[in-house]
Amino acid sequence: MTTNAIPTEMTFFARFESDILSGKKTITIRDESESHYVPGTTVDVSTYEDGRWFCRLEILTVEPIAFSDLNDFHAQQENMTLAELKGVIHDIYPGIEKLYVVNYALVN
Ligand SMILES: CC(=O)Nc1ccn([C@H]2C[C@H](O)[C@@H](CO)O2)c(=O)n1
Repeated sequence: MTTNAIPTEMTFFARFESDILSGKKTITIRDESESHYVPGTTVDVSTYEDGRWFCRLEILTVEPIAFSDLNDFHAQQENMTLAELKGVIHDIYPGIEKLYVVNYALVN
């Protein structure tokens, strides 16, 4: 039997922590396996490397995006250039075209 539990946790690479906490990074782009976040819910956020909790985020929207449709606005919301963003995503999700933009807000 499969379960469809709403995700309550999210991880980020530690190098993105300061941008998230300062509000410079307001989206993350994930593959299908991490696309099941639900708008209106909150998630506990920790570092991918060592599981250290560092904030809570409210999920605002989850929208599909093709890798080839990523643009400068996505990069701006990631606090990167578009070339940097495409490089990061290519490293994390090599060859994956179908992605999801998760827009979030810091919960105080
Ligand atoms: C396990 C895993 O995939 N963790 C991820 C995935 C993505 N990010 C960041 C990197 C970029 O800023 C965006 C776009 O993918 O999200 C991450 O920190 N951790």
